[in-house]
Amino acid sequence: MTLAAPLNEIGTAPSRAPRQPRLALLGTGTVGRAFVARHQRLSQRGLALPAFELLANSRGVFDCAGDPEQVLQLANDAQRNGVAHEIDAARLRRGDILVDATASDAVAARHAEWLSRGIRVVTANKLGNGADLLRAQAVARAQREGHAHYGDSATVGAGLPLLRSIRELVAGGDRIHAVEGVLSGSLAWLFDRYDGMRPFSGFVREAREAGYTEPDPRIDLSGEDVRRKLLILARAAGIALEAHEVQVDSLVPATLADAGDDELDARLPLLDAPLREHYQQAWRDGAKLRFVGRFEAGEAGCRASVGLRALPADHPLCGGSGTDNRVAIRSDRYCEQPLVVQGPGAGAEVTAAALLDDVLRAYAGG
Ligand SMILES: NC(=O)C1=CN([C@@H]2O[C@H](COP(=O)(O)OP(=O)(O)OC[C@H]3O[C@@H](n4cnc5c(N)ncnc54)[C@H](O)[C@@H]3O)[C@@H](O)[C@H]2O)C=CC1
Ligand SMILES: N[C@@H](CC=O)C(=O)O
Repeated sequence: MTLAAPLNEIGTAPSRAPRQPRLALLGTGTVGRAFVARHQRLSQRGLALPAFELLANSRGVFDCAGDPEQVLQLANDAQRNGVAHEIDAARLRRGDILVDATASDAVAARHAEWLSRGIRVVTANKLGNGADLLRAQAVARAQREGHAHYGDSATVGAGLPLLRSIRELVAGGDRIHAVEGVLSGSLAWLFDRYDGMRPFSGFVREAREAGYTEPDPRIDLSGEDVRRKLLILARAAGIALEAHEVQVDSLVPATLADAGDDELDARLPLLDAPLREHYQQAWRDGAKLRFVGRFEAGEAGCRASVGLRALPADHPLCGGSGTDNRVAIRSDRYCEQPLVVQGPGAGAEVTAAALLDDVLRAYAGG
């Protein structure tokens, strides 16, 4: 038996207004700040967007009843108490949208749990789909179980239509044979600028200031960031690639890898001599340096690698400038001529735009 809704005074069932999804933002750094600013700009232009319920960072969790830009300021000015606050799951309900703009493994480890509760997750953090295979599989399962949207377009190419293209090709019955390209915006920028004369470490500092690098630039320089992106792309192509199956050639010498956060800046010049040598060798050979990630899927399994390559100046991967990613996708359909996607692959603005696109998709999903 079903219970009829009580009738109101004019004899019609009272309309129960659907609960509006609310927005929770984790991470108020480079990307989080740009996200709040873009949210405000788009809202002022009349775009329907969910309102902020709370903002959180490693300093705490902040209610957001008023102006989110003021709360953001408050959150970033708050005293550190040494504890990385995680959002209390009870604060969010089914249908809410949680945006992960942190680089935190602990936060990414909770994506599946949130999704399984019907909370929609939008992320710039690559550690959900780009770390352990088991975690990525749990995220996929939780999306189905919780009927919740997982928006990860910011994780590769800062929103370039790369992941989307691969998923659409696969959905159309295509098989992805190989993906190869420049997948790091910061390393693209570094090798576009580096002239073999000024110290490489100075350019690294500039890239960090500009918001192109990860919070710890060694994640970029070691190839780890590209490994994560390659894993996300391969998994989107239906390939169960494990992190340890990607061969990664790091640019970071052991003495820099071992440095504590407080020593990092002082040790960056350890990059200078080896990078100068790479540059000079490439210059003598008439080549250009590009940091390339690739995977190739075949009968015998998938081979994947990440590292610095010296390429002929007219090589297709040498096109592009600034933070441009340039990626070639080969599939059944794009066999002889690859599908090539190129465009800015790092920076707070493009990343925030990709996050907002995913929020709008999740919001439109009801
Ligand atoms: N900068 C870029 O071009 C792009 C960045 N991304 C990703 O965006 C994410 C954020 O990057 P940035 O804004 O540059 O980092 P950031 O270091 O400027 O900000 C990180 C924020 O996360 C907060 N946080 C850390 N642990 C937390 C926790 N447990 N709970 C809540 N908040 C926590 C920090 O307090 C800080 O506010 C990273 O995962 C990065 O890979 C993705 C695409 C492009
Ligand atoms: N640090 C990353 C930012 C985007 O993911 C990069 O350099 O590409």
